[in-house]
Amino acid sequence: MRDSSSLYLASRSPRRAELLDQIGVPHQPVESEVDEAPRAGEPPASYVERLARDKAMAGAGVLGLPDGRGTLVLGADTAIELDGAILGKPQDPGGARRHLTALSGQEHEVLSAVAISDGHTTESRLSRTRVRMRALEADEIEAYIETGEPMDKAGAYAIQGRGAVFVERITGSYSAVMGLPLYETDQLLRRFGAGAF
Ligand SMILES: Cc1cn([C@H]2C[C@H](O)[C@@H](COP(=O)(O)OP(=O)(O)OP(=O)(O)O)O2)c(=O)[nH]c1=O
Repeated sequence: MRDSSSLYLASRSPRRAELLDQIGVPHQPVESEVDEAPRAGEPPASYVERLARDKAMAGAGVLGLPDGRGTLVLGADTAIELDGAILGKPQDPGGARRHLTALSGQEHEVLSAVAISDGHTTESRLSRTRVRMRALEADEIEAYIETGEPMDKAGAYAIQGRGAVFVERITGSYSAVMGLPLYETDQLLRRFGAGAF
């Protein structure tokens, strides 16, 4: 990454910080708030990309960008699309049970967007990954909910955690399913002169 630029991560997700660490991109957090309510009739892909952009722009607003020093802010959003509907993070164990029951034995799509803003320009990319989940028994769903892992995860499972045993195959990007599509992230960073290499 270019020495002169600094990257802020507008995210409370520890996974996104870990994924940026994985590609050796230094970053620091910025706190910002966005309204995550979907708009009426908004297609899932548009929703996810809009939220990633809103998170990046909100972070840029908090930092008072552009600052003339090339400071960048990254925002991201991940949701699951099943039969045209969005499955986000479950609100409670009942919501986790509904998500996991719906995903059981089905193929779904993980929509994961990343956006980078310098306070003047905001660029975004969307990654789509197909995930096939094996059929889940009701008692496995209950045991998985007991672990607490589903609660802050889109679709109520974590591919990087114990939920891995439910994932038969993926076609697309593992990092995108985990919360940040790293290929697209680097492509965007490069556009701002701040790629991983
Ligand atoms: C499908 C899946 C999602 N997830 C996570 C990634 C995201 O953190 C979360 C989706 O919620 P998001 O609303 O995208 O992100 P967040 O609320 O965790 O963080 P922030 O808005 O502050 O950036 O689900 C996994 O960790 N593993 C998975 O396999």
